[in-house]
Amino acid sequence: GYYGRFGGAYIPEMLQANVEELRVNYLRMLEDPEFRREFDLLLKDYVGRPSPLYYADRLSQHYGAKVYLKREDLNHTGAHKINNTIGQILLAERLGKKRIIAETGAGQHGVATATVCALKGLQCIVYMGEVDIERQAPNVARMRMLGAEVRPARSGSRTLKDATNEAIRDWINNPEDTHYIIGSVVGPHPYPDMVARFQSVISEEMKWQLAEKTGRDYPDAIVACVGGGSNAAGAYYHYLNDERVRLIAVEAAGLGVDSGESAATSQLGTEGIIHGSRTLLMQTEDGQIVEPYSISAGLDYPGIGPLHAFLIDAKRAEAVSVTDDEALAASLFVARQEGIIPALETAHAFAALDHMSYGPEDVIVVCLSGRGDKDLAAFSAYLESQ
Ligand SMILES: Cc1ncc(COP(=O)(O)O)c(/C=N/[C@H](C(=O)O)[C@@H](O)C(C)C)c1O
Repeated sequence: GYYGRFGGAYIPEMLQANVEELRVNYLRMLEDPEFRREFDLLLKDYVGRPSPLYYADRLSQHYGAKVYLKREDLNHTGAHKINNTIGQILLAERLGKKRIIAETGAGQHGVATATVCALKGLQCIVYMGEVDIERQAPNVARMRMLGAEVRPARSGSRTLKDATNEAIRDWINNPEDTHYIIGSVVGPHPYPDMVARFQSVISEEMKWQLAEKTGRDYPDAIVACVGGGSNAAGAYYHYLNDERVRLIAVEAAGLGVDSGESAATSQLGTEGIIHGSRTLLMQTEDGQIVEPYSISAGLDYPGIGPLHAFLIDAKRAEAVSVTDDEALAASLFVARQEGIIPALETAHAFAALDHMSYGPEDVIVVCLSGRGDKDLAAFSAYLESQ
């Protein structure tokens, strides 16, 4: 469970049994033919995979490269999060768990968790920061409609970090019957590896789609936003060791990396433990977590997955950060160039195209992690300000 010196499982005594049960069983279960059959069938007939790899003609003309969009926004529930929750709900069933808990910030993971719990008839409790409950109200309504109980996290800054702490506290108090579906490639081993494996369907499809459309099964660059890093992990997965492919990790600079209001963890973070994993995190000298900031709830996370800490530290991935304003402008640009309204998180990936250098023959894949329906209030405010 290590990515170089990053990763591992630094967890309280009380959680050892649960995490151990997962660690011992997940690989065998993931490779079980019956598991794979059900996983593949649900991704096809329920999620609607394969997600299209769309050649964005007007964006390509604008940027002077061949820009392809991997349409995770077209999945059922509107984002990549469902790839992971389908996998984890099948695991939870096989582990005999009846009660599911999750944390959410943007609400996409919460909706994806509530969705698979309804699909399988399991109890669902989603912890969400009170701040995020306000700014992602449409997703709260969707979770409730799907039968989930949304529990506001009132501790600390009342955002994602606090929701995650409350979910961990719940798991410690309900070890026997509960599975915790973590929404990104974060947390104690085996979560980062398990979530990356479930999300790897993204680059598995990219390989044959690129071969069909461009004559080669690899791109010159893959651009993905990174909160915890699960959509990026999935888009990178089958190219991690292929040095012909540049891996661009786009973080949220918020009001600016040096503004004190940022979530650019790979630039502002230092090595430490967060949510059971050794990685980079925004912390004070005495190890207190610094409150991050981003206009996008999905990137408003003070840590980063250990895989990404490793890739950036090893210079295999290039970290780029993009401000709120650049992300808002990119949302508008993509909507009016291609008729696709991206999630604010995804908009950061698009904005990074302005920070990159590439040639006219370069094939660039942007992982379009989610649709922007949940962000229409932020977009309306932005349009008013124009
Ligand atoms: C549309 C969309 N795109 C990207 C992200 C960032 O999550 P990663 O792909 O795991 O870096 C997110 C993250 N959303 C999570 C959520 O919906 O709860 C996030 O807020 C937390 C799980 C961290 C997202 O919704």
